[in-house]
Amino acid sequence: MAGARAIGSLPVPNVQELAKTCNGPDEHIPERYIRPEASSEEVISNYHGEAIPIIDLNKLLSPQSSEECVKLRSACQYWGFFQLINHGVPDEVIANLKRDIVDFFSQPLDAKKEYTQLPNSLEGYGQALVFSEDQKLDWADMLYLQVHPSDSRDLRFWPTSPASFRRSLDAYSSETKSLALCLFEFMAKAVGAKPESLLGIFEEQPRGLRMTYYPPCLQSDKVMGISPHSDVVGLTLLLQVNDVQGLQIKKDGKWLSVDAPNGAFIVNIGDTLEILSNGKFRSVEHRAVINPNKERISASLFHYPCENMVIRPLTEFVKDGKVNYRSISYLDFMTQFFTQQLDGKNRLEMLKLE
Ligand SMILES: O=C(O)CCC(=O)C(=O)O
Ligand SMILES: [Fe+2]
Repeated sequence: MAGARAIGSLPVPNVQELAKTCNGPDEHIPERYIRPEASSEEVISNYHGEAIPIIDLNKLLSPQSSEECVKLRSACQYWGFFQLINHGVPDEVIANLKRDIVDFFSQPLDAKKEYTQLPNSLEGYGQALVFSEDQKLDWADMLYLQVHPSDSRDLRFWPTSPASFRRSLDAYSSETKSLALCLFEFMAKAVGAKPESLLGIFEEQPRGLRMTYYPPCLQSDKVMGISPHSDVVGLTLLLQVNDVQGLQIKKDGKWLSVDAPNGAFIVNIGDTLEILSNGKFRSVEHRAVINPNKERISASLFHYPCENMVIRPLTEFVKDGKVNYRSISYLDFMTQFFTQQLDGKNRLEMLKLE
């Protein structure tokens, strides 16, 4: 993870294996995985009749794009999340990646263990964000890889089985390369800033792919797939790898379930982009819940800013002269994220100016 390479996670049990041993309705689940908040907070399936906005990239690219631009502005300002359709990434590239991710996680533990994270590194097979022995744990395993730039790839963690996995990862990385930059242009334009405002910052495009495996749990209301957090990065493109839903976003204090249909990306704004845009774009808290009967797999492609930058509101987004966030070096910001518990909103709140 750019800037966070020296930060690892404490080793914890493999959840896919653990789930096999406690798959009955009354089976004992280890205390560290029990999350009372999983069932105590209200979950809604729509927000005043609405789901997250659907943005059509073809429409944005067409000469009559103004209506879609208005939708994009509202998506960035009020939702922090949207579904992206007609995104131009070939179906075959996505299908190949999905197939190989599924095949990777379905192998026996020994085959996956070859790619286990090393101390002080987040890359590889294991967990993220485990800092203490008393911390509550998520009901998930992950494989995290830095995919771009290509010279940042650490091939020790790139599985050779399934045999086509490396090729699929490479194709996915190159086919998604220009997508975020294109979105950055439309997003800036949608709020009245120069379209190129964000391009310099993301031009090197450090990107990491987090593939997350959520085993089923018959007592799914007791465990949490991924704890509530906001993404620290600029932008995330989320792909639901199999057909099982589980993503929820915070909306007015309630958890709204988000569907990620086949063929669409779920795009979400991260903390870095909220600050750069002086709060015009929102980074929204989200979590993933567990299905009682079916495994779930997702793949989050994180877009990081350039490594040596200071994150601060860009003048293009501070038209009225009021700067809403303190500056912070990108490395400090990442270190805060990777060394604290998932308290995303507080981290951002701390930088807010009155
Ligand atoms: O699996 C999901 O739906 C969410 C994953 C996520 O939030 C993340 O990888 O940051
Ligand atoms: Fe996330």
